[in-house]
Amino acid sequence: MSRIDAAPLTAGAFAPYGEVLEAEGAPDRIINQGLCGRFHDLATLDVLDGRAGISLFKAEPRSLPLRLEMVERHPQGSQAFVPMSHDPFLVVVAPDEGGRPGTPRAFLTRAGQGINFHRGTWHGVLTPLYAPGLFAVIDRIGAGPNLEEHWFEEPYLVHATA
Ligand SMILES: NC(=O)N[C@@H](O)C(=O)O
Ligand code: NI
Repeated sequence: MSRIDAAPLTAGAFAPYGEVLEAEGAPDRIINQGLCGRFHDLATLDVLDGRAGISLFKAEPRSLPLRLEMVERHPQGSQAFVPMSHDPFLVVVAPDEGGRPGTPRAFLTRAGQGINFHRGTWHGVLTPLYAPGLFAVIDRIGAGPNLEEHWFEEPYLVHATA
């Protein structure tokens, strides 16, 4: 099995695949009588033939190293994972190479970070590393297919880091 070492998630490294949601640095706006910092418009919801909706996912925590057997993509909409606990989670993406995923890349989030996959980005499914694995997921609500899966001939093994 080929090895993949997860890297710390950064906006720059993730940019080809999506946006990082984080409250870092100075807020864009101070609101609510000065009691709240707004980190404004961090990601783009991109939905075709439907609407954006908010769902809750309660997923089983996984442990590393993780057998990565498949990635998927949503041609009709972006998809955001927003943890509802202050825990890191694993994010896997892959470049598209002629309609198939290339070599996957893995990232470990810091507690407090979320992500938004661009529409059509190959990604691993929601992968918590800690219980309760509770996430808000903002993605397309609509009719018709919006899921394409790719199962690797040989799984990868995703490690915490080198
Ligand atoms: N299938 C589903 O709703 N979730 C996946 O898209 C996922 O990325 O976890
Ligand atoms: Ni997905």
